[in-house]
Amino acid sequence: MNGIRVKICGLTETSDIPAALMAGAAYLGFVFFDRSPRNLALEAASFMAGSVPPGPCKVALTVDADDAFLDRLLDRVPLDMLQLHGSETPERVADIRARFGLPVMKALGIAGESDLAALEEYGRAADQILVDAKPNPEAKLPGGNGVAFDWHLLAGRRWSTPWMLAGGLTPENVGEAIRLTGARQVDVSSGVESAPGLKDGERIRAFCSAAMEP
Ligand SMILES: O=C(O)c1ccccc1N[C@@H]1O[C@H](COP(=O)(O)O)[C@@H](O)[C@H]1O
Repeated sequence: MNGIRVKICGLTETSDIPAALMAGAAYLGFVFFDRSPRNLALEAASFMAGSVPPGPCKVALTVDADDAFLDRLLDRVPLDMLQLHGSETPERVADIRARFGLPVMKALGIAGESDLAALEEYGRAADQILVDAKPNPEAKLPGGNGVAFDWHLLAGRRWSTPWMLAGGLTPENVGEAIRLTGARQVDVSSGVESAPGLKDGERIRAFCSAAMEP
């Protein structure tokens, strides 16, 4: 074991939870975004998150959610962290963190060198940064598209805020992604699916072992 922490995002079936936990995932991600094939209703999410034993971090992924939605979400679903995957400003990130009392992970899209400055800026407002690929302008979703960015952009860089690597990771490429970027945490959604929104237990297991026992 190398201490790498894995997040499996976009769980949609109750059976995904034991599959992710038995594979060793440290974070379980639940998506609340209408356009996503992984979107969960609050009732289903409440049941699924309620079935998670103490230990793993239960993360809610939202996209430019307003306070009323976050109030309803946190009233009904037992959660440990909010992942903000829209165009939230640093001020909005700080406001959500203060208002809702949960750690916040802000997702940032990277396509080139010039996108890296935002990591410093948002690192002052968020508890963690999720470093993801910038979506193509035609993409229907702001994330979860199975697209990677050039990992060399992160080589040799250090940030004081904890961060997690995401975007197009798979059981086949996660070892190389960790080697090139120095990531200590990785996040995957579509790379461990058999179809959009359907997690594959065998690919979850393969991903976790490729990340944690290279
Ligand atoms: O997974 C989704 O449906 C999703 C929807 C809206 C925003 C983000 C979404 N997923 C996140 O995107 C990254 C990368 O996903 P992938 O592994 O490339 O499929 C990951 O952080 C997911 O949490």
